[in-house]
Amino acid sequence: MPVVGDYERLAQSHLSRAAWDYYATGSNDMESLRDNLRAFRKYLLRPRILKGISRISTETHLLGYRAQSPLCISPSAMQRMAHPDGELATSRAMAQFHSCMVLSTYSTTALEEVIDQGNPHSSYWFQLYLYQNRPVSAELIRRAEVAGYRALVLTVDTPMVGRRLADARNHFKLPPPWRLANFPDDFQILTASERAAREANGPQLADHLSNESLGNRSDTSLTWQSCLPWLRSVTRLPIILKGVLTRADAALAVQHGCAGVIVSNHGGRQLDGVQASIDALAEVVKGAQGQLEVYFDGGVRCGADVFRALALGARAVFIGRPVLWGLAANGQKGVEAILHELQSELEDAMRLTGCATLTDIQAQCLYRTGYPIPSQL
Ligand SMILES: Cc1cc2nc3c(=O)[nH]c(=O)nc-3n(C[C@H](O)[C@H](O)[C@H](O)COP(=O)(O)O)c2cc1C
Ligand SMILES: O=C(O)C(=O)c1ccccc1
Repeated sequence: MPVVGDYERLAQSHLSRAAWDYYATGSNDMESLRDNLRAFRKYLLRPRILKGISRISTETHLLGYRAQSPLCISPSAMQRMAHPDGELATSRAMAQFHSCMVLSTYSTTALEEVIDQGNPHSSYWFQLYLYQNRPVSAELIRRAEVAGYRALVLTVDTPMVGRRLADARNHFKLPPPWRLANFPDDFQILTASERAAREANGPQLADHLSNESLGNRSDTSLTWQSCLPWLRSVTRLPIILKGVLTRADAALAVQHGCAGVIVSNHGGRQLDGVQASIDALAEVVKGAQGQLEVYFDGGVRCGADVFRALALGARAVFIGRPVLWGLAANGQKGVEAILHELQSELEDAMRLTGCATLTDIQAQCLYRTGYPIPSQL
């Protein structure tokens, strides 16, 4: 029964130093990366006994679509660096699993090919960065709609890419032959004036395939008022904001008609020193006031972590790096193994706490260390 940590070790032995560092590390001192994992431990599980749990169901609904499990896949860039099948393998594994995969804008497989591996029992959402060059974003959205993606996930924690020291040391770039497959040409996301300057100086491809320079293509002038009405003018797909950590921003997401938010600190890769993702969850759930779906990612490494996030109010739990570890270790089979292991561990946690369905997993199933047990428990 290999667990996530076993796949992590295998992945490290399969990957180049630069690829491993890109996937595994976070920004600056990596405090938030470590804290994401550590913070789960303060939420202790509280079992109830003799509840009759011979049948366990993890079925749920995401944006109205049935999913067999709340375990879903976070968007992560450049998956072919982990395995030649990259996003195709991840997609096939998730489709067997009947849940949801979010595809990164910076995938190394075209968005149309990724969804082709799916089936009607699985959901695909497309993750977006909005560019200064807005027609490029509009075209990506149009393609995602035509292909059958069911939602857009706008990442809002990346007006710039975090300071990733290991990537800088490694001069990290996407290694050939892999390409950012959603872009027909590598210069497309530049603004018109940058494009003209590049053309005058001759192409410097390597320059803007670094993740830092890609991230810096994001439109830093975005505001609530400028981006949501614009998105709505180009698409009718539900909009989910990824990277919400505060109650106030959750309330704004409701006001601006978002269908959901993903509580996330980008796996400790953006603002270092920010609170652990799991510690922000209850606050965001409060801000959402039941008006939109609240999802979670960050630091989930075992089924009990999934259980904790569900108990704190997440509707679904997205997995980031462990999927990359499975992919690097053994392609599609590796991703399947990761999903199955986390699913089995979640079901074990449900059986042992006396929860037969996801609706039974409530705040009373947890006890936060250091706090008195509230009287209603
Ligand atoms: C290698 C890597 C690439 C990522 N690329 C993206 C991306 O393109 N878009 C995005 O919104 N988030 C991206 N993320 C963040 C993940 O979606 C997710 O928030 C994070 O990995 C969750 O934490 P975990 O890895 O601890 O599970 C990336 C994360 C990693 C590790
Ligand atoms: O690496 C990341 O976390 C990420 O989101 C990103 C940003 C810019 C380019 C590629 C990936």
